[in-house]
Amino acid sequence: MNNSLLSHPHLNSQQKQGVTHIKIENALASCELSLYGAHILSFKPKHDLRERIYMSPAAIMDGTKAIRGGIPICWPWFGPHQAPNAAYPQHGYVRTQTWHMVAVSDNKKGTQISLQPASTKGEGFEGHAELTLQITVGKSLTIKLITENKGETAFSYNAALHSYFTVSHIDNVQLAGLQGDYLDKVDNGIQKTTPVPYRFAQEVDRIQLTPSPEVVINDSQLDNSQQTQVLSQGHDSLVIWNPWAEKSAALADMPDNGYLSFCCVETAVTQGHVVEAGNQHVLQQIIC
Ligand SMILES: O=P(O)(O)OC[C@H]1O[C@@H](O)[C@H](O)[C@@H](O)[C@@H]1O
Repeated sequence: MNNSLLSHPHLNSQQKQGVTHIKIENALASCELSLYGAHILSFKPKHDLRERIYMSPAAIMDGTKAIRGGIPICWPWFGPHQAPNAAYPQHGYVRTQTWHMVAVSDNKKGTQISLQPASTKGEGFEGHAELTLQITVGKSLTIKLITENKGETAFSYNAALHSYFTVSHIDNVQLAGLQGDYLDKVDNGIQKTTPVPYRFAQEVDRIQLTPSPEVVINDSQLDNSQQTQVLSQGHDSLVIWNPWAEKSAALADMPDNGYLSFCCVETAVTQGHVVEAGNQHVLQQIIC
């Protein structure tokens, strides 16, 4: 990495368990990320000082396993790889790579940093791609995952900005903005109608097939003006996930009752997006 980038006045780097963490702090907000996975760990705007992101207190942070909580980057596939019997990792291979910073600058929206993974090549993906994560830390957090086709033939990819949002208690949460049908991953992928109201009372693992541009995580412990908004672009679906009690207890890197404190609203491409040679595709999530 070009170390001079780290001397930017709004950046601070620290080694934690052998992994570089970067803190971005300006007049508008603070944000922390691990270079392992370019994984955002925290985002706190200064206008309300409210943490938006859930991090599992049992997350493994030493770069030996994908981080539990925060914002994992799933690419170039989402969930299990489609190839039968493949030993390819769940959610692709860039969340377990070390990324490096390639640019940092300030603009009127905040501080913008761009990062790239060590490599975009991996077993299970044939494309010749360049991948850039561009994060703008300001009043809101803008995350752009830019997939550029540097090869001579088109490729198809899937991805997700797999954000874990902190909530006061899962019973207090109601999502707004979701509509249409979803594929129920806890019921053999059966297509079902989105419930109204949208609450959590059991394991939820759903691919919402209508790419709503705005989802609000309504938490009854917050005023209307304080609710977390998730704005998405470039997606074909939103994935809603909460493991509930049994799966939470089965996850070694999450406390047994961890599921009470978060829900995932993931801006995703799950149906395959074709990027023609020389073109790029941008998957974007804004957290307000
Ligand atoms: O445990 P992982 O690999 O981080 O995945 C967590 C969850 O991620 C969600 O996006 C998937 O829809 C779930 O099926 C999965 O369990």
